[in-house]
Amino acid sequence: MERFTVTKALDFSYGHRLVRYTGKCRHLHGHNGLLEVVLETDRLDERGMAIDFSEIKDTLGKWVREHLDHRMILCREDPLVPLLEKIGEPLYVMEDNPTAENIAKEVWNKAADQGLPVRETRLWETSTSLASYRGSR
Ligand SMILES: Nc1nc2c(c(=O)[nH]1)N=C([C@H](O)[C@H](O)COP(=O)(O)OP(=O)(O)OP(=O)(O)O)CN2
Ligand SMILES: [Zn+2]
Repeated sequence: MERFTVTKALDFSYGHRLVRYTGKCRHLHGHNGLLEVVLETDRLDERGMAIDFSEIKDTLGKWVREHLDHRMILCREDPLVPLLEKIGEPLYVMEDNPTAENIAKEVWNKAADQGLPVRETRLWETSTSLASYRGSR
């Protein structure tokens, strides 16, 4: 069977800190992250596309802009969550620690929820650190 993939890069800025972690990333800090979203199909549409790059930007990219970009991404167990909520800081609260792996997983699940044929999500947290996730649905 033929397989086609398209990969869309989506960039966003975020702050976070890791709980249950003893390194420097236990403190608040920020990243200019680069997401790579890999979609896979076994056929092209009448335009010769697996999926239009613009469609990915308009669906998943919109979700990333509205929910992750310029937000503090924190784990629900982080004691900062109620404090920052109280002063109205924009947060994205995750059930898991906001590592690059778990953020990649969060985006994969959102892409699948949106009906996109997602194969893999990758998050470059820095220019030297990459985590990826492949789920199954
Ligand atoms: N497997 C993971 N390890 C680490 C994560 C992560 O999400 N998954 N996150 C962090 C920190 O949040 C932060 O991203 C630091 O990453 P690091 O690559 O150590 O950043 P540096 O700028 O110090 O990288 P160098 O290029 O090596 O200077 C930590 N670990
Ligand atoms: Zn970090």
